[in-house]
Amino acid sequence: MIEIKAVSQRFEGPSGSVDAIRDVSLSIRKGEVFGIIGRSGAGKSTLVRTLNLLNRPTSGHIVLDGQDMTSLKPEALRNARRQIGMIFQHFNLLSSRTVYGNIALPLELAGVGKAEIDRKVRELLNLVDLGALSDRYPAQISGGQKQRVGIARALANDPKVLLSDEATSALDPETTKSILELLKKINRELSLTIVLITHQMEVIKLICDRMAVMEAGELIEHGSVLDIFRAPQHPVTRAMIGDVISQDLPKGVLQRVRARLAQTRHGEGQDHLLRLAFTGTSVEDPLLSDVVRRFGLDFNILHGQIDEIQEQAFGSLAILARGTDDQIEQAKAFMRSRGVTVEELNHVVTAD
Ligand SMILES: Nc1ncnc2c1ncn2[C@@H]1O[C@H](COP(=O)(O)OP(=O)(O)OP(=O)(O)O)[C@@H](O)[C@H]1O
Repeated sequence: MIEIKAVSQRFEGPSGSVDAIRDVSLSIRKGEVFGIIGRSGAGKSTLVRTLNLLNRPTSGHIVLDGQDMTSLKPEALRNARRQIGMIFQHFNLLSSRTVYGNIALPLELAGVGKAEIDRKVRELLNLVDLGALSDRYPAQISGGQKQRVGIARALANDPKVLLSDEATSALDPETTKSILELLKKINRELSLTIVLITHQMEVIKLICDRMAVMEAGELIEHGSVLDIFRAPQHPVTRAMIGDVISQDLPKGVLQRVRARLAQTRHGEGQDHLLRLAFTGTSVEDPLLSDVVRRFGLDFNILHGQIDEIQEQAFGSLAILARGTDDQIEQAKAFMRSRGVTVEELNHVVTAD
């Protein structure tokens, strides 16, 4: 569907050159929700601008549905870009136009007739559940409603792909959830491919099928969200998933955990922070009581949750386990033999 082929972007500045993205290759499949996550400066914005061809990469190709977008002349490119809808962090609505007028704009620019515009805008208003607000101006609606307008406008030209650039970053958690649910609904009902750029792992977890992680301009890991959550390979990905846990721990608990782990580091304690990830049937096994019985470990459960990722039950548990290095290693090996992914997270939360 979208092939990103060996794309690099170098910027020349007065103080030398910056490789904002380096040799990124990725295949995005038709009908999936694909998330690209990275920390600030990782190269996400540059990649988005390259994907929607606002920026021609220094080298490499973007191929959309078999068409090499990077080789198109400006006129052809303008038409081809209609296949890509885009939503933004700050919505980018025209304040002088109503909700209706904002959604109608891309259709007017494409020269669509008035009656057809009206039919299409009403259909989109229904889809994003904004029928009652069509005459309001952007200043008279909430952030979540503005993003719904943004989504409807992005869909006006029936794009093949919807690109979302930090579209929920300016919204509160509850509104974020409702916007992500709307995106998922659109993905299912219209079989629309969605590429979502974010710095929030929660966003990926909620709606993406597959994901890629960027760091310092490079693609460091990609795969199904479930696989990456179960067994992240790269330290940066591990830290990002660890971050989900540290954010979920109350501050006081986190401080106590840090203090206990520091003692372990200095050879004065036996506490280890473990993250266990279960899927499918292992969620139901009495695993922890088994571990305590077999290996004589002591543990505190710090945080636990069961989520659904790609419609599979996915449980994760953060535990502070106390035992000798041998006991901890044996327990880890045993849990792994029972299909549980075990990671030691000491390094993640010890950093202040
Ligand atoms: N036009 C430009 N000229 C020079 N350097 C640039 C330009 N655009 C981006 N960069 C550099 O490229 C790198 C990647 O930037 P980019 O904005 O793509 O990262 P990002 O992941 O989107 O970060 P953020 O989440 O903070 O927006 C950074 O080091 C940035 O300073």
